[in-house]
Amino acid sequence: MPRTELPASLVRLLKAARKLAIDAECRAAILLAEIAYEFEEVKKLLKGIPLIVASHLPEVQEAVVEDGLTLVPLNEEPQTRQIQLSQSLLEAIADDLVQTGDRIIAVYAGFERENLDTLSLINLSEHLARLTTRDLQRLETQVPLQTLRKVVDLAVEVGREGREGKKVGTLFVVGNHRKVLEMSHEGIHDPFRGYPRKEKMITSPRVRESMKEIAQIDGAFVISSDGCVMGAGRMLDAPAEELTLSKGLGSRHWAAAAISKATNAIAIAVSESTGTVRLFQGGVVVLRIEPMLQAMKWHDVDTEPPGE
Ligand SMILES: Nc1ncnc2c1ncn2[C@@H]1O[C@H](COP(=O)(O)OP(=O)(O)OP(=O)(O)O)[C@@H](O)[C@H]1O
Repeated sequence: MPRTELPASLVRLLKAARKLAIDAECRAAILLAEIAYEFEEVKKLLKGIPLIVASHLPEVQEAVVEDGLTLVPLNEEPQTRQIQLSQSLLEAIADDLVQTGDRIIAVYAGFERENLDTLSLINLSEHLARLTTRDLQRLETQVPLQTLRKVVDLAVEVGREGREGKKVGTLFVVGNHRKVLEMSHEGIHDPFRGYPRKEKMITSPRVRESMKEIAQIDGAFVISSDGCVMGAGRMLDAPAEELTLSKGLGSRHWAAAAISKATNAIAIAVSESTGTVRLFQGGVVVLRIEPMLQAMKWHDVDTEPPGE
């Protein structure tokens, strides 16, 4: 496959990137590429710094794989470079290539459309907390953002706080609730059964408090798209076929992956052992949120950097 030689300006930028990465003890470098460069040259220039290349273009993706480098494939052409960078970082986290808490450098075309001219030093813990709203928007689900946000907030709280000093893991399945109920059975007696709809909305602080209490019990919460708790303590029966999950994830996470594959629902699993929250869609992890010491803050981004 034909490659584009690195322009002199990019060689300079990569040399500076390597120095900065060493100085700031970065875990990796992420390159957002829209051109099939001589990636082996890039690797040489960044010697010692693990390199991840992200791209939405098939010919660039092919070149990266051909050169034996780590690829983060992006789904589609993003609206702005900022969103593309956010997506790349979240995908890299979801693929376990980097972790929140890591520092990384990113090289991308910040000023011109294709010229790799910009270098950023990014601290992933801060970044992730700021990214989440946008990342939820990216999921393109039928579940409204407000509902998803409320459930993610609750999941993060359960993962961070546990209950009465004990760690707690749990599972929320949001959207497509009729099908989810069909593909599950009652584990424990459902404490929400019999209550009127308006007393089961997750917008209510009282309901969320009860959910935290019930989260200690086995099984999953089933939540409708508009945020009503349709079931609790449900055991999910979706088949765990043709799924691949990271090693170390147990039955709760398999059940989450399976139900998100069998239905259009988003499954949100809180790990009991680590407090990590994972969002599953279509059978795969689409977002991972590590427990953070400070409360997670939602940032709605009103302003965009200059478009392309
Ligand atoms: N099919 C299922 N439907 C609903 N909940 C399930 C299902 N399978 C397992 N669980 C829940 O997961 C718990 C067991 O979790 P296990 O340790 O096997 O999973 P895990 O993925 O390693 O999660 P963790 O990180 O929380 O330990 C059970 O107690 C139960 O509450």
